[in-house]
Amino acid sequence: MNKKAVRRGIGVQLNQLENRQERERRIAERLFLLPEWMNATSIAVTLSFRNECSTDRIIQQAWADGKRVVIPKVINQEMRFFEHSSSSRLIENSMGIREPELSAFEIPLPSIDLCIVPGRAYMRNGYRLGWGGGFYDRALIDFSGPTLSIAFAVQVVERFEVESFDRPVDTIVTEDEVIQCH
Ligand SMILES: Nc1nc2c(c(=O)[nH]1)N(C=O)[C@@H](CNc1ccc(C(=O)N[C@@H](CCC(=O)O)C(=O)O)cc1)CN2
Ligand SMILES: Nc1ncnc2c1ncn2[C@@H]1O[C@H](COP(=O)(O)OP(=O)(O)OP(=O)(O)O)[C@@H](O)[C@H]1O
Repeated sequence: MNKKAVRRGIGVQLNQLENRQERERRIAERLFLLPEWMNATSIAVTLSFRNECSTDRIIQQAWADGKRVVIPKVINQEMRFFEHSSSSRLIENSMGIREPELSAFEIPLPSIDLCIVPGRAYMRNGYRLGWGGGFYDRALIDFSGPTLSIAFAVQVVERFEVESFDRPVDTIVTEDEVIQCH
């Protein structure tokens, strides 16, 4: 299936999801048991928007555990990461995603212990589809640490086209299972 059709289909399913909060709680609880999470003193994560799986609980737990949290900001078509604390001020960008202020402290992604990668659809081998910006495909080229995605089970699909620049994640955590991709 082509990428656009898969993104559209997943969008419909995410809007119809039942017991969303219960599913998000189960995803977070599975994540917190993983060594990649427990061993990380710093994590990169997005602030969820629209019908994405919420990352709020994950960020709260990271802070409670004393982990450093960094979040992305897209600047001139490039994604850069900035420290995110409970007192950080955020700005909504043109797409409605909350982003750090330019005055926030920048931290290069390669220095972070764990990258939590957003996505719309996944295959069990770790290949993913995002919103189509290619931002994570580019950012992950320089990142050698563990990569992990949180997703609802409906986002794990049988097949979509993979292109040469697509970068798979190592692990996918859903409400039903932890998928080790290779
Ligand atoms: N919460 C969150 N933050 C994130 C990402 C993400 O996937 N989720 N990103 C991950 O890279 C980056 C932002 N990337 C984005 C790229 C495009 C669109 C978007 O809204 N695109 C349009 C058109 C898409 C198309 O037609 O192909 C849309 O969906 O309406 C949103 C985010 C950085 N921050
Ligand atoms: N390493 C790269 N260098 C230059 N352009 C790239 C690279 N990787 C991806 N792109 C560009 O990004 C565009 C979007 O790619 P794709 O549809 O795979 O995005 P996505 O994986 O859905 O988005 P994201 O990674 O932001 O979640 C492609 O048209 C591609 O040309």
